Amino acid sequence: MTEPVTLRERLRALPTFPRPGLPVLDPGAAPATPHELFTTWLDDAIETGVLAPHAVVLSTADAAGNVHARTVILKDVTDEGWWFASQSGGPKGRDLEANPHASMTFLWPGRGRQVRVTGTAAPADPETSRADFLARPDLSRAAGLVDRQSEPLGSLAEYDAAFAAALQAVTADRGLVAPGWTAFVLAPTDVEFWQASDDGPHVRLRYREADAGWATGLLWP
Ligand SMILES: Cc1cc2nc3c(=O)[nH]c(=O)nc-3n(C[C@H](O)[C@H](O)[C@H](O)COP(=O)(O)O)c2cc1C
Repeated sequence: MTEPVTLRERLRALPTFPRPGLPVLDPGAAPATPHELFTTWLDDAIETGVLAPHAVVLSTADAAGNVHARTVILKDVTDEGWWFASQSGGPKGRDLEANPHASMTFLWPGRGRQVRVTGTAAPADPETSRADFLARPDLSRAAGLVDRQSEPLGSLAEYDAAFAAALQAVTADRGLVAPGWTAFVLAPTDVEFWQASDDGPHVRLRYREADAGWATGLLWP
């Protein structure tokens, strides 16, 4: 057999999911809320060793409609929504201030699964943000205190100096909180669960916010 040579051929030859052995999404057995199904899938991803199952692509858009996406860490899922934390003064914070519409995309390829959470994101109250910051390890608190995220950086040495000063500050004062550190919660209006199958079509189940709870429906794959 000839080896694929062009990039196009190599990409075409790559597997996407570990088939067979994928789990099955049974729409008839779906729980009443997307929160419950998400938690079940997240637990499954953790238990089956998916790397960084809590890493999620967060998409935002500015007031002009320019879209920006980046990975963040999922901090929690509660009745209020899906939580993450960041500097509020950086690009994503500015986007959300101008336009709260946002979306999270989880990909757990080892399980053939994608989840899309769409809604509006809002900053939590200052006490929640403060608690999130203080729960971070020293190095993460120092990185948070440096701030200036996504601004142009002159040299690595410049960052090293700022980080060293921040580390000294957070270890000297264990109650010190970075002023811009913010916990955000994405309150969903729409959550879609996508499950690849071993041999049939992909199954897509959408939850939409309804007057009383959540309405579910299938989507064409
Ligand atoms: C696996 C992973 C996890 C990350 N987690 C966070 C996070 O929880 N919060 C955060 O602000 N940035 C996180 N980042 C960095 C962001 O992807 C991004 O570079 C940074 O937040 C600046 O984004 P912005 O310029 O769009 O505001 C993470 C990056 C990776 C690769």
